[in-house]
Amino acid sequence: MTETAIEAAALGRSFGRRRRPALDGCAFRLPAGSVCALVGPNGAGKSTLLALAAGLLPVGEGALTVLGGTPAAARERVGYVAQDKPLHPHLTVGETLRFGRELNPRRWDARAAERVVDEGALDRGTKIRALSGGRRTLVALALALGKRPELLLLDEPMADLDPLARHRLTATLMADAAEHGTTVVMSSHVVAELDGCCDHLLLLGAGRVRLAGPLDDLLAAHRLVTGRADASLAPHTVVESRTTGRQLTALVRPEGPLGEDVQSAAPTLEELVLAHLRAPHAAALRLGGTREVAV
Ligand SMILES: Nc1ncnc2c1ncn2[C@@H]1O[C@H](COP(=O)(O)OP(=O)(O)OP(=O)(O)O)[C@@H](O)[C@H]1O
Repeated sequence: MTETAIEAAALGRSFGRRRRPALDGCAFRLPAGSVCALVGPNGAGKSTLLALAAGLLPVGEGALTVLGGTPAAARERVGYVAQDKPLHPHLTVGETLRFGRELNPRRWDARAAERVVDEGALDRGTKIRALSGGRRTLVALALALGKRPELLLLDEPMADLDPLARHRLTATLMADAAEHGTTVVMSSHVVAELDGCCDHLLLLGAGRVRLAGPLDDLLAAHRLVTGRADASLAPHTVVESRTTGRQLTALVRPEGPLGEDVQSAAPTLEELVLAHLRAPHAAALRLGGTREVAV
């Protein structure tokens, strides 16, 4: 196993010359064994990045290394669940699992696949086309986990699951990843759900990396500040600030001790992400890579 699961350098990908690139100059490093939340607004480039890492789209510019080689070379060791979960509609759940085993004869982990199917109480005789969207997601995840991947790429896996199923599936995924040291990259718009299960964060905006690095380090680099509306935030980097009446609330990257005229607290993951989403032009921050960069 390599120490780095995914490394991107000046990574770019466009779909047509006239359109803004889906990914542009992206650089980050994700250590093997980490569980990474991939977040960003609609159209930020999350699905494109996952499809590139899965080896399903050719890289446009720059370099993308997956499990120490090219994405295409790593495909056998990568599990990928796309947003549209392509499955054969005419097969039953049981036939789909058998199909997964036949496609991955050397790696197939029947126990992991069966566990996801059993937890969702899926009948193995039901045809895929007769399943609800959420249940299809479970089958797609069972296939991905059964492949016993070293890297699991999940594109909004929880989007069509009910809250209980989300909770159960998150626990299963995390237990499985911890047991096998699997690297997981999971995109989601429900940031609160990622809290507590991810140790890395990659925030994309308009195809660029806005935040990347170990979650604890990124959180520690920011403070949520409150004070009077006229409080000075200099010389700190202000990601986002809002005033409501006489009250100032801001997310800052302190450049030293904060002034005595403000109170501060550690932000939650959701506060960190929301502030960056509300301030799409705030300076980017990348931590824990080959070098630390604030751009
Ligand atoms: N196959 C494609 N053909 C043309 N444009 C594409 C294609 N795939 C993605 N794009 C464009 O690339 C940009 C990034 O899209 P992408 O789906 O990667 O974003 P996303 O962050 O996953 O968005 P969402 O949160 O809405 O799923 C968008 O402008 C999108 O229109």
